[in-house]
Amino acid sequence: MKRLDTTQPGFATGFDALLSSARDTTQRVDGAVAAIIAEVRARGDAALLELTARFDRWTPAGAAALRVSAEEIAAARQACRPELLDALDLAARRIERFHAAQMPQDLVLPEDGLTLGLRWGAVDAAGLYVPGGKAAYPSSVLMNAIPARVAGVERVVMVVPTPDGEVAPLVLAAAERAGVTEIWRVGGAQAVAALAWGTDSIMPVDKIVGPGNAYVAEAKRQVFGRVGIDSIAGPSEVVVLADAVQDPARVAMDLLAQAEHDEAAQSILITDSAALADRVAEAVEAALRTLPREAIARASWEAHGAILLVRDWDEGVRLCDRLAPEHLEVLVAEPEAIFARIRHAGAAFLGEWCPEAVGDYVAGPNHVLPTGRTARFASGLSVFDFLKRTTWVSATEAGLHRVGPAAVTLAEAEGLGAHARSIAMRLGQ
Ligand SMILES: NC(=O)c1ccc[n+]([C@@H]2O[C@H](COP(=O)([O-])OP(=O)(O)OC[C@H]3O[C@@H](n4cnc5c(N)ncnc54)[C@H](O)[C@@H]3O)[C@@H](O)[C@H]2O)c1
Ligand SMILES: N[C@H](CO)Cc1c[nH]c[nH+]1
Ligand SMILES: [Zn+2]
Repeated sequence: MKRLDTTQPGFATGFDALLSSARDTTQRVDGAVAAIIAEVRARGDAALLELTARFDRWTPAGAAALRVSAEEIAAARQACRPELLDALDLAARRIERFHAAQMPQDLVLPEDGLTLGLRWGAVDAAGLYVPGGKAAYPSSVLMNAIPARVAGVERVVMVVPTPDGEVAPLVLAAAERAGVTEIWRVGGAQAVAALAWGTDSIMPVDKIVGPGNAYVAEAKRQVFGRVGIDSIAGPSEVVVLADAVQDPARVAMDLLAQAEHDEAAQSILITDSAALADRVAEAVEAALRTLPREAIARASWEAHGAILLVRDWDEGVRLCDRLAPEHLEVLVAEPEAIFARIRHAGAAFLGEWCPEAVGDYVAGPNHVLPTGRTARFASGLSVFDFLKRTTWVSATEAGLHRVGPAAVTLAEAEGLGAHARSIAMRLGQ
């Protein structure tokens, strides 16, 4: 963990190092990913079977075995404890409500004898990547699939790797609850390639969304253009802004809740209290020893964690905006006032009663969020990722007479005769 103090001379260099720390490993796997995509394009299902055997230690009995059947989904649901299904349902209902409230209105604007419109429509087919290499994420199934269904996507195709052939029952139950229409037991770059290019078994989709490891992220980057993608999600991050009165043990656990995701995750505390900085550092050490994922969380905290001591919240807000974190917790008196001054964060959690993990599961907003400082220009997954706009125009004869001559003038200036005449001949010229 790095400890930096804005009053000390080395601060600027230390902070720049933090901003540019190489946590994203996608560049290093681009060659391997290109080779996998080429294999899937050339050999389709046969390549999927071989790559699944190689990377997920499982040899499916033919391509049909890659698809999860309706019977398997029903059996998975049966295998889940009722309290798990209840928790899933509570989360799903809250996520549905929040995403339904995002649905935009079409636009119709009459103007000068023309009518201008904008119509929203869903993509036909969406591919959802649900990570499954190191851990199973039923919550990510809900977060990917619900916005797609709420947006009106008809074909919602989920791909999930199944190390040793096993898919967690709760992942399948979540897919059923969220309205996923197809589930394929395939992961990594090969799954992304199959969704983009199709194979004999898997029909291609129009857009691929969802987080994954470096191979998945790089594969999404490489198939972009053939299909749409959401953002490229890298390792998780949190910035916690905390003042002197916060409980160090709670702050420490909030930092470790991101660190335990990945050795490359990054957790940063910004505080105006040297005493809190000391106590949180100690509390992280103590808490680490109690965590089931201690090794991952410790690696993340030691390599990428940081505590930044600031003079005041003006400085704290400026540093936070430069970090543009995926998650932001604001644990200060009047958190809304500080949050109003922050411009760049994927998702914010305000006040001591709202730890980020609430947002991972049950709050309602999406947990698939921009990482790696991309919150400067990108947003979390939403219904908008599954929608596109078509604009339309209709005109009366009088309307064309009003605006047409200017269009003829501009078309002639561009030397585009057919453009000019297509309008002029309607104007009787
Ligand atoms: N942003 C979010 O909302 C969110 C949610 C959940 C998980 N995550 C992140 O997603 C990531 C999940 O990673 P994961 O590894 O557990 O699962 P994953 O499903 O992303 O990756 C597993 C797949 O990676 C491929 N792979 C592994 N080693 C390979 C190699 N040497 N060559 C080629 N392919 C290889 C295999 O095909 C395997 O099936 C983590 O970084 C986690 O933090 C993010
Ligand atoms: N915090 C992760 C990235 O937003 C999402 C997640 C899933 N399960 C638990 N957490
Ligand atoms: Zn999380």
